[in-house]
Amino acid sequence: MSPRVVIIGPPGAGKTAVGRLLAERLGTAFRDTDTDVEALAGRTIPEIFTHEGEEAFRELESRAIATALAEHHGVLALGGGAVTVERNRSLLAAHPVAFLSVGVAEGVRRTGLSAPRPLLTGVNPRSTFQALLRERLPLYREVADWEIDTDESAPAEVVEHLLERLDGADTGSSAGE
Ligand SMILES: Nc1ncnc2c1ncn2[C@@H]1O[C@H](COP(=O)(O)OP(=O)(O)OP(=O)(O)O)[C@@H](O)[C@H]1O
Ligand SMILES: O=C(O)C1=C[C@@H](O)[C@@H](O)[C@H](O)C1
Ligand SMILES: [Mg+2]
Repeated sequence: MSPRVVIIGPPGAGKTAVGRLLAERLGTAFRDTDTDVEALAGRTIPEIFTHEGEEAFRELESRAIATALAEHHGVLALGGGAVTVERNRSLLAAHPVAFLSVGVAEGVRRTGLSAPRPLLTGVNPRSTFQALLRERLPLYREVADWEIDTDESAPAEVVEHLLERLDGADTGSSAGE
């Protein structure tokens, strides 16, 4: 079995917001590996980065991803940097993956609105976000079956676009089995 769909993309793309709504629409469960990592570590993500560093975070994240891909059948959102680790990209090859994209201006605006993100708390979030997109865009595209630009769409509209893609692909139950 496989998740119905795995959602990837940079911080602020709406993986959590859209993933939750999509799961509701599909009548299935939503899971977010960022939450799984916090449960595994017994700390928040900013605390893990501060006390143990990014490498330790990526280790925990890879474990959380492998577990969730194996046991979750609903909608699964990954952390924004999951694709930077080769092992994670290899695992994703067997699953239906949707890449939510967002441009620099909108991504920076949205990440200012919600949970703290340790990689974006520097003095110039705009240039940090730009560098992050430059490095990661090819990696998101490498593993994605679908790419949906979210800049001009509210979360509910992004969900509609996703549902169209999923219907077209008929991933209902067996992709990656
Ligand atoms: N399409 C959208 N239009 C407007 N606001 C959005 C959209 N998608 C998400 N948001 C808002 O942007 C913020 C960040 O969204 P969200 O937490 O879902 O991003 P994320 O991709 O899960 O980020 P992270 O990688 O850090 O987990 C939230 O306040 C959310 O409500
Ligand atoms: O873009 C990233 O590297 C991250 C995004 C978040 O989802 C978290 O996984 C963490 O803050 C790292
Ligand atoms: Mg999220």
